Amino acid sequence: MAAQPKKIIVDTDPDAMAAQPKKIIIDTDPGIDDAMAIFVALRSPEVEVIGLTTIYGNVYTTLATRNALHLLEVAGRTDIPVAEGSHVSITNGTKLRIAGFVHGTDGLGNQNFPPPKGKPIEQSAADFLIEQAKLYPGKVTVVALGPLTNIALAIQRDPAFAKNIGQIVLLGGAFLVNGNVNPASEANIFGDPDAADIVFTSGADVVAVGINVTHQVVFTDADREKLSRSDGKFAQYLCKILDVYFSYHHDAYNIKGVYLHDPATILAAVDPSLMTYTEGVVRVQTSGITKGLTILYNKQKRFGEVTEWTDKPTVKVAVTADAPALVKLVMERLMDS
Ligand SMILES: O=c1[nH]cnc2c1ncn2[C@@H]1O[C@H](CO)[C@@H](O)[C@H]1O
Repeated sequence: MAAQPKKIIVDTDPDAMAAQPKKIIIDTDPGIDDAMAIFVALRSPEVEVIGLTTIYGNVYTTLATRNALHLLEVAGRTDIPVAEGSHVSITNGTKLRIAGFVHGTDGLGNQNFPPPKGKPIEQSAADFLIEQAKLYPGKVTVVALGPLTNIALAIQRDPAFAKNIGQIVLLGGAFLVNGNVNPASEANIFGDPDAADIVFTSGADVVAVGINVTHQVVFTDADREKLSRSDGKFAQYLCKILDVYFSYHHDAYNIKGVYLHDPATILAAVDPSLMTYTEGVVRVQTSGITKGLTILYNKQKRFGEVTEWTDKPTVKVAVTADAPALVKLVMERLMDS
């Protein structure tokens, strides 16, 4: 009998697959620390940025889109699509809290850069997220750096989204510490608490990086000085826009440095081992004086009664960060640009 031709085996070796960069979509409200985070992501070979989606928060959504397009033009990466996100909260709220006092009224340190040449794609942010998650099931990570409206819309619009999306790494919450909007609430969760509660209870693989962790990751005056000595294009650009962010931190927190909220969150997606995590159910207070409060149930007590946390899916919440390693990575990747 003639020998059978050998079957071709498709390479499914997990190591070989792991070598593929992780596809990420950055949901962003640029924002000075957003700009840093986007540049760090573009310099991280471990990830491939397949799109930016925009949201209000540090600026209104229209300006977030303009800034996202501008930052991609600065980076020479106009191949990356930008999808515009929601202009209102998930409950159609139009009274938004915009943090122009942290980032400048243009969101980028009051530099008044010329308008970008590019345009956002026709698709909305939520539809783009749904499509990409469907196209690469389990393979796309969303890194959410602003209020969670777009992600919650994707969850509501497509019942398969929570399952299709690989992971949602979000900057949000103040776990067992004071917030930065008021003692109860962190800015991104406060921006759309109803959306945040939808995301936390969606059953998706969620990693929350709160300000209890990002407040440990400080970029100092000395770091900025070092960055300014690099002639890398990202380093030079950032040194122009960082002034406003530094003076806000000096006035509000009396520190000589700035918190690297967004870059630390991007790096948690790039290399999860830079942080440690606990797991539990997170619910969000959506009204009253503690609106935006994030409460993690650590499952240490089995409550007799049914609570609002009972039978809800768990998420991961960052508890510690290797701050020196995070700052070093941010610095290396921005200097080498
Ligand atoms: O005091 C503040 N009020 C509002 N937003 C802030 C403040 N500090 C930082 N951020 C912005 O909100 C996110 C972290 O909560 C970060 O994106 C940061 O740029």
